[in-house]
Amino acid sequence: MRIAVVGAGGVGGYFGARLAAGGHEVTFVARGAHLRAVREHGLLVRSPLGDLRVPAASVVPAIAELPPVDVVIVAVKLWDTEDVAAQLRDVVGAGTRVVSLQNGVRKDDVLRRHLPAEAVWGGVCYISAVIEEPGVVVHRGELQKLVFGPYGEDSHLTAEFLDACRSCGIEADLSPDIERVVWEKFVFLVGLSATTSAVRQPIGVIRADSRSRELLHDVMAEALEVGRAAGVKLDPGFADERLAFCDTVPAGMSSSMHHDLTQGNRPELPWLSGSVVDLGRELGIPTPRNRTIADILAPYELGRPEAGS
Ligand SMILES: NC(=O)C1=CN([C@@H]2O[C@H](COP(=O)(O)OP(=O)(O)OC[C@H]3O[C@@H](n4cnc5c(N)ncnc54)[C@H](OP(=O)(O)O)[C@@H]3O)[C@@H](O)[C@H]2O)C=CC1
Ligand SMILES: CC(C)(CO)C(=O)C(=O)O
Repeated sequence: MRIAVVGAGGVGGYFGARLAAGGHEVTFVARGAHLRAVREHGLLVRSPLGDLRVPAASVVPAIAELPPVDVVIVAVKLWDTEDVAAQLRDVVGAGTRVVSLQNGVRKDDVLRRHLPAEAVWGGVCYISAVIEEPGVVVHRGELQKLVFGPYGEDSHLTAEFLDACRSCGIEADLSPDIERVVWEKFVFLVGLSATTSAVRQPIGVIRADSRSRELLHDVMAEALEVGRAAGVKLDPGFADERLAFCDTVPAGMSSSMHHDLTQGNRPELPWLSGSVVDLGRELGIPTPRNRTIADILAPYELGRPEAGS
């Protein structure tokens, strides 16, 4: 298949490199120091499932320079989505499909503001991967799964993309109810990211303490109620189920938002607990736990704050 990856970071770099290693024509869009390093040495992905190398020629500096493709994977941080969506308008042809593997529940609304609704598939991914240095992505652990699906009518491309992913060793699923899948990930991620970021500890510490454990549950329960109020068919017991799931994951598991905070990077807070608060306000659902998390972390919203500024 012909695939474009916009954002060659942890997520885009990993999944794109795996698809390229499987023989697909993958073109990455990158920028800044990462672009310069990839143009010089190619992209290196270090993974416990086998390292991957992408040739320098596979990267372009702008969306406008992409060749015609079947599928575009959007893997930039959430604050860049609007800009990327607007630029994609000239690149997305009649048959092209766009799938965002970003976190959050409002990303596809942003894409649909600029692109035809039928061009946008829903998607989520489960992985821990970061840019370790320009030109180098590190995949931590062996988890590397993606789930995607059309919001409306299906096309032959969904089966082709599923097959492309699976044949490259990516654990992939095609969902007939992608909105629910996106929300289910959101409920879990909001709990994981809010608590690991506020406590600055991985899940093992959070779940072992009765009060931070209750916080984890309540943060997820608020996100769940907001989703249900928005009309998503989420199981009423889903927060309890996810809390039980949290007991089964490795104690050292954390979130990309916790990682970003500890690195002094900008976190996706406004699109995680922040979105729960905003949507809760719109839908009349109280979200005090998420509001407190969003307020506590507010000084970090643009990255590590300067002391005394
Ligand atoms: N990392 C992870 O383990 C996981 C992340 N996610 C989600 O995936 C999404 C992507 O996260 P992640 O991979 O960590 O992000 P990264 O910051 O690692 O990668 C994003 C890359 O995209 C680049 N970029 C942004 N805008 C453009 C543009 N217009 N043109 C070219 N390049 C661009 C960024 O450059 P610059 O640095 O200059 O901004 C950066 O190199 C997020 O929504 C995140 O929540 C989901 C699951 C796990
Ligand atoms: C759920 C998890 C940890 C893994 O994909 C994630 O999406 C994130 O940290 O952003």
